[in-house]
Amino acid sequence: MALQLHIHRLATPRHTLLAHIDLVVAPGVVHTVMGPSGSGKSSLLAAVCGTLDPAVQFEGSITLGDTRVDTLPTQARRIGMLFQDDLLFAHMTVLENLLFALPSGPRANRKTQAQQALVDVEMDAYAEANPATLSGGQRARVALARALLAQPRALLLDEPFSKLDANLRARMRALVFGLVAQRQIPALLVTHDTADIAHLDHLTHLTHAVTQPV
Ligand SMILES: Nc1ncnc2c1ncn2[C@@H]1O[C@H](COP(=O)(O)OP(=O)(O)OP(=O)(O)O)[C@@H](O)[C@H]1O
Repeated sequence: MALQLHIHRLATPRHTLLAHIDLVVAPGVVHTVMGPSGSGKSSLLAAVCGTLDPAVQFEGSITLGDTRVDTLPTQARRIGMLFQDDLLFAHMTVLENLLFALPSGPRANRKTQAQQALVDVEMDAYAEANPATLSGGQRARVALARALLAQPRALLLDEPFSKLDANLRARMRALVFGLVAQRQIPALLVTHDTADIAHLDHLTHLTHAVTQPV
């Protein structure tokens, strides 16, 4: 299903952070969002996943397929997120980190799903490893597996590969683009890396200085 954003305005009582964003991300497409620091990239993702500061007023609509999601609480939107900081728990194994993202259902089923998710990112050999012993690229793959595990209806990525070297970044990019296409979910990717742009028609550049007084 497609992700549709119609954002008339995102504003604090004093400033407009973003205005006039209209975009449709088709299933299987990674849409890239670029722009200078402070142009509103993270605020845009927060509006989509429902984690905006309560002081920020949202005017517009966000829909996934036929479902309007901007009126739903974060957990009901079923949107996967992957950030620069992978937030893996150090006191749990890789597999336990994934099981934690799947709280309901019989343990045997959850374990099978988690193991399959690790196969998808070629990390099944590390199921019992402690995340602290993994490389940055391996951790990024585990975080990706965890984000996809709950079968999200869309995926949001905020500079998730920026700490990796160029080689690993290219591998992660290929993995993410491949999985997004395979699962036919829409994805929004915030990045500073022009190599992340797959197609120019899938690019939004936030240029305007957003902290205009209201
Ligand atoms: N809750 C808030 N209250 C007031 N101003 C805010 C709030 N949230 C964000 N802003 C301001 O809105 C602007 C956009 O912030 P945002 O973090 O979305 O930008 P960004 O493009 O992601 O920047 P960066 O690339 O530096 O992460 C910034 O000027 C920020 O200070």
